Amino acid sequence: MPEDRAVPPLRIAVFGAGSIGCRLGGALTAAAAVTLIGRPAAMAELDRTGLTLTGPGGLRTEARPATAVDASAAAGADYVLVTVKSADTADAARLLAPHLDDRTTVISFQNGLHNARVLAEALPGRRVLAGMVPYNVVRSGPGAFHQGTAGRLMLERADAAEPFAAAARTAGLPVELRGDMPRVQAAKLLMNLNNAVNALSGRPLREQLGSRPYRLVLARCQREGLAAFRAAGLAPARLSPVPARWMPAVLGLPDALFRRIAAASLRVDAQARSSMWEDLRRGRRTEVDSLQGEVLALAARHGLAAPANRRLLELVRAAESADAPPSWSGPDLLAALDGQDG
Ligand SMILES: NC(=O)C1=CN([C@@H]2O[C@H](COP(=O)(O)OP(=O)(O)OC[C@H]3O[C@@H](n4cnc5c(N)ncnc54)[C@H](OP(=O)(O)O)[C@@H]3O)[C@@H](O)[C@H]2O)C=CC1
Ligand SMILES: CC(C)(CO)C(=O)C(=O)O
Repeated sequence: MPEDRAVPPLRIAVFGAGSIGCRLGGALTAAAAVTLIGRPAAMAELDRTGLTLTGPGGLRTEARPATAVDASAAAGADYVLVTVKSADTADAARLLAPHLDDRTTVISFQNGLHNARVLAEALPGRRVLAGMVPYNVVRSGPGAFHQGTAGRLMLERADAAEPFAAAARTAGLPVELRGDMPRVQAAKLLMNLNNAVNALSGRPLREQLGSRPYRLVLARCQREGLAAFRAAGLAPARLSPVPARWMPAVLGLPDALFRRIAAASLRVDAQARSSMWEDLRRGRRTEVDSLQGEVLALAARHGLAAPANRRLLELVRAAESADAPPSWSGPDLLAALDGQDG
């Protein structure tokens, strides 16, 4: 009789155990040996409370992944998921570099256009894949993370992606492998232009997107983003029933009509918020440079102006150093785009 040798589970390290890292890493414990690497206080809390994940369809899972506070815990992992904010990506790569060898595939599950490239440049010889998380996750209490919308992870198609995708599916995380990740990231960036609008509004996503003045602000940002992508020859992928190029016009519709046409975008928990709202509320630096700032940079490279994105970037910057979180009304924010804020 051949010896019954069980295949060892995949080893997955998550670098940057915050909302997305805990959601993905916590779920993946069902199919892999997971280590969450995060800040000492956050990891001590998880060791104390364990992880509770809640979400659409009555999702409620408890998990107790291993935790660590040092990048050395990623040594020997089959996969390292990078889930820090964009401004911390270069630092994450620097910290991980001495501990990774060619067994490891690094996956960036971050917003923005360039995180996978930043990782690849700082980790020469290692495989780096771009990923995309479509749903929002917020920390809802000690050790608790809530996913407010449903959706499929997207991941660059490659042989090295297959074992991860299989484990993720087993763990209840649907994954779609894509051959067009730059286009996927462009489409996601257009959606993420709403993060600033949402954060400045101080309101839940459903309420904010349900209100036309806020949508008109987003529409102006998206028009500038679409023009910049067009000039760069990058066609955003279609990630929602409404193609990205029609979105600004749809955003401008009266509320009742918008609710009918964009029902899928509004199918979010009543309390769901953007990750940038959470950053402002916790007094953290936001990712606005990788979102509005990315449109500004791309537009400038092609001789285009992007005044709405510039203005929102300035307002988010101001909010980052303000004493209290912002609560702009829709009409005031719209007026602020034209420099009329008072
Ligand atoms: N939250 C969401 O709904 C969504 C987020 N995304 C994207 O996913 C990425 C992650 O976002 P999110 O999970 O919200 O971010 P979080 O801030 O919740 O999580 C990142 C965590 O990484 C920690 N961290 C940063 N640097 C280090 C380090 N050197 N060592 C250990 N820990 C570190 C941070 O700590 P500290 O804060 O102390 O720096 C933080 O706890 C972003 O690119 C975001 O845009 C995408 C879709 C949805
Ligand atoms: C899921 C979405 C679009 C929610 O706003 C997001 O990516 C974020 O909050 O960063």
